[in-house]
Amino acid sequence: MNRTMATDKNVRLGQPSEQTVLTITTTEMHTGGEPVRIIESGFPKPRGEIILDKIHDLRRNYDHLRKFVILEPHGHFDMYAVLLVPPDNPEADIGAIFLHNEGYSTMCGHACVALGRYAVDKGLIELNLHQESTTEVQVNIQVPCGLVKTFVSVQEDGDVIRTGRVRFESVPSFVVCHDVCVQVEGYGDCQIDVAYGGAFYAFVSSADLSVDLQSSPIAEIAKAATALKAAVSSAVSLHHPETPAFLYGIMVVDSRKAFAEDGVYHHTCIFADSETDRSPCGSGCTARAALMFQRGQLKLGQTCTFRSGVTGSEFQARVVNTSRVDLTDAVVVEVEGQGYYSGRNILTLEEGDSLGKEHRASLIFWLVSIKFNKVDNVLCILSTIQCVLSD
Ligand SMILES: O=C(O)[C@H]1NCC[C@@H]1O
Repeated sequence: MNRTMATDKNVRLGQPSEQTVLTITTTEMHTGGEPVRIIESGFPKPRGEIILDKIHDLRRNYDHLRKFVILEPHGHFDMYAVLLVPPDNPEADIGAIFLHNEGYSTMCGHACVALGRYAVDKGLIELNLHQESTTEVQVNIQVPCGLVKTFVSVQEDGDVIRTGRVRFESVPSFVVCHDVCVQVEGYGDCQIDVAYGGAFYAFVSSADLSVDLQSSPIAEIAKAATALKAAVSSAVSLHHPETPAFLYGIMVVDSRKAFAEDGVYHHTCIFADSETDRSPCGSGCTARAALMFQRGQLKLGQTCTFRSGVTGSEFQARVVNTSRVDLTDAVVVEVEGQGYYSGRNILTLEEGDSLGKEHRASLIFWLVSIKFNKVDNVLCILSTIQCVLSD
């Protein structure tokens, strides 16, 4: 219908917003190439006294909104998002819940790097920049695994405060086990280490999975890591006194650079449901620093660099203190990186758009993936169909 017809018939052109039944606005950032979709409006406030209760409420009542924000057509399989919540820890400035393609994680370093900047830029914390020497602002973020202290570089540029790099001090991290042999279907025996850096990670050499971080297609690395994750999850029992204990990710360590002479260590992180981290993975780096410290490969205060096998982006990490988690020796690790703004979004759902609604898109993903992975995703397909039907 053109403008003349609309005028002649005394009707007006429909506005997209009139058909919209759901609107969620976001600020988009990324750290080392890994997305950080910060939800700003349109999402319900999860109920619960503590952050883990809030996650429980989200999982139970609003999981369709996680899928709406993360998966296609509004997001994609490797999307990552943050929902800010009021903290229940009096030391915290803000609280954050992390959303990914499978659910909710306990820790996310790349998101903390972005969030530190965001909190300062958005005025979410009170700034005390009166002393001329102020070059860093501290933002304490309560996340599901505990309190993460971020330190945001700030610079006065005329009357504007410019934020930049962020370092964060994570919760005490520790080694669960090392040099354990697990049998992985299709890949044979793999030697793994498991460590906690706010979330649990298993470390494996790329050679054990017969992949090359530089040349293997990422789908191949993700497939191998996913097979390993299943094997480790049933072989190694995990425990943490305060946070839910589950194997969150696999860190595939570049076997050609395991003992980096230049202080740069390469790895690729596959986490949640075969999701690929574009960044070096802040919590994975934290766990790896704990492992390296225990092995004597990293000294207290010594800085090393972790490089993502996916994008080449880097985080710096150092062990800044020793600590304990229950009776286990632990370390406090600091990780540093830079997050960037990449846009703003108004995500909408139009009336009658059943595909845009949520995870129907993931059903399509699995139907496509069956083509490549033969039938090993059959269970996932069935569970997705079940989710769709139960809506
Ligand atoms: O940087 C991190 O810690 C995160 N990146 C995606 C997976 C982890 O949560």
